Amino acid sequence: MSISDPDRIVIFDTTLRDGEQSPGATLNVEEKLAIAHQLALLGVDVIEAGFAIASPGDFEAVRTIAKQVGVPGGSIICSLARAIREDIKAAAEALQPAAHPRIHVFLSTSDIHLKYQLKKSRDQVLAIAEEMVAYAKSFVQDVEFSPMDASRTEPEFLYQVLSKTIAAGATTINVPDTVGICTPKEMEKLIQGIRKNVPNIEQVILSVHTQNDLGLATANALAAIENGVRQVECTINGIGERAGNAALEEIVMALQVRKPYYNPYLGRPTESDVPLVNIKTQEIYKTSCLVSQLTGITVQPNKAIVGANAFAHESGVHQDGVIKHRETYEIMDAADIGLPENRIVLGKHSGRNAFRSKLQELGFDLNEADFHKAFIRFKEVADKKKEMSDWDIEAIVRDETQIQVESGFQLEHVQVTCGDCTCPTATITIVTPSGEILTDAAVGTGPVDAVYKAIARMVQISSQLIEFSVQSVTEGIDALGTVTVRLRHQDRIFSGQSSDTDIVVASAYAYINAVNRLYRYLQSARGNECLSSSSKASFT
Ligand SMILES: CC(C)(COP(=O)(O)OP(=O)(O)OC[C@H]1O[C@@H](n2cnc3c(N)ncnc32)[C@H](O)[C@@H]1OP(=O)(O)O)[C@@H](O)C(=O)NCCC(=O)NCCS
Ligand SMILES: CC(C)[C@@](O)(CC(=O)O)C(=O)O
Repeated sequence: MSISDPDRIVIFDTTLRDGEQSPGATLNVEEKLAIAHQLALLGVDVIEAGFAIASPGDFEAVRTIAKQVGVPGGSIICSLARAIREDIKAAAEALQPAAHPRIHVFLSTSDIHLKYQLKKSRDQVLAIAEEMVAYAKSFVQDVEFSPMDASRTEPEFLYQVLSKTIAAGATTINVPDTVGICTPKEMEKLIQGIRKNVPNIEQVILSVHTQNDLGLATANALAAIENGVRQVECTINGIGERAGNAALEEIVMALQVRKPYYNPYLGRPTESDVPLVNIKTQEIYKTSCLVSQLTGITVQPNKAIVGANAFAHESGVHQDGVIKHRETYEIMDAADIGLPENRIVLGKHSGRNAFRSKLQELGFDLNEADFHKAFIRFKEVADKKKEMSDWDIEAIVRDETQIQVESGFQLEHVQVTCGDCTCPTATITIVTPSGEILTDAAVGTGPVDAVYKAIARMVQISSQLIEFSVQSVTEGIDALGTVTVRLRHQDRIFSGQSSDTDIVVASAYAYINAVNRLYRYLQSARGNECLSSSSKASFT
């Protein structure tokens, strides 16, 4: 199916742009590339890779993704741009290696934004929108235009802007509910109004971008689809600015599970089998885990589709029903989103072949080096844990193959003493980026506090711990715990994650991972020279 097919929903993923606008979700180029590769595997039609003018890092990320993921026949790669020549030029340059590039130009159209933010008249905005869409069109064929704050824009002015930008060459018109204020009924009215009053609207793909401030993002996106919209903008796990965006997995699974309901809205017979989207749903769970791990934004257990409890049955009546017939309480099959079954098969006596075939079954395709690391770790954990579930193995592989910050700090040893009659004390050994081995001990209010104090003293980079959370990945007392840590340094937030059967060890590694991201940021922001004078021994 081609993207101009009117009977299919185009999935526009903005995890790497709007998703990255979640506080603390900052991703580096390698991390963005890893997510982009996974999004391509998932089958998203458009990957909004970033906002090229925003920073050299974002420019580099868009360019790298354009080059490595934007292959012929693959996903469209998109960069956001304000309605400013420099932004559009930067987007065009960054997208240059992509086989299918798209420039996404946005400009506010609501009176409140015009008056206070842009300080421009409607006539000025109309002229700029038209001119900048035409300018973007001089670089690429595929131009998307978004009238920011469309849901609070006076309808007649919105129609005018849309018809002019289509005439200027826009190929997709995206209608953002920027502040997440719409109800589904209002969304219906907004879309119907546009379809009725913008004479050339049928020439383009109509899209929506729904924010989740009232928890209505998915409902609004689906209401828009019911009213003729053919592209939806969404993010993995629903991350994004403020309360986030519509979650890709929710929209896609709603369309799949309720296919007979949606078919007629796309002009098909109710029972049609033709897919409504291009998404390979079996990749959803893996994509969700990767995004959660790299952004440090954990998924709430009761999150639809990808939450830890989404397929769990707690109460006896439900368990009884599911055992007798799964569909008594399940509207979808966990396997459809690629969720591993919690079968226990491997243990400490398992060898490489069994481990390799297990990884294949779980959908991991590791290179030899990563396989080796994962196997060694598997043996270590299997020594401590009697039974290894698929969940354990997933956690180990994700932990061992996560993108490590090159030349960061390395944790060598963690030792703690604690209990109700002793002062929690941690002794830590680390290797600094320059290869120096440092050992220090600290006391704290608890073992984790003591570990963090000891590490912080050796690392000597000022930061504030703003979040610390432990999640049990697996079941039982010997479960693997995943620790997520967030550090604030000035106005930026850096996250780190790690899993281990010992949560103090996982805490230490998660902290070091966050410190390394901060370290790398400081390195690129200020340069080595400045760093070494501000952080003495650790950096020399
Ligand atoms: C884009 C960015 C590099 C601009 O930085 P900056 O030049 O220092 O400008 P600020 O962010 O302080 O202010 C935004 C300016 O853009 C203008 N602007 C906002 N949206 C615009 C648009 N769609 N088209 C044209 N101008 C726009 C504002 O009016 C303001 O102009 P002013 O400086 O004349 O008042 C910076 O904001 C950034 O890195 N943003 C990345 C993330 C982001 O903002 N994403 C949101 C997407 S809506
Ligand atoms: C670019 C646009 C669709 C935007 O995402 C911009 C923004 O980040 O506010 C929106 O919600 O209006």
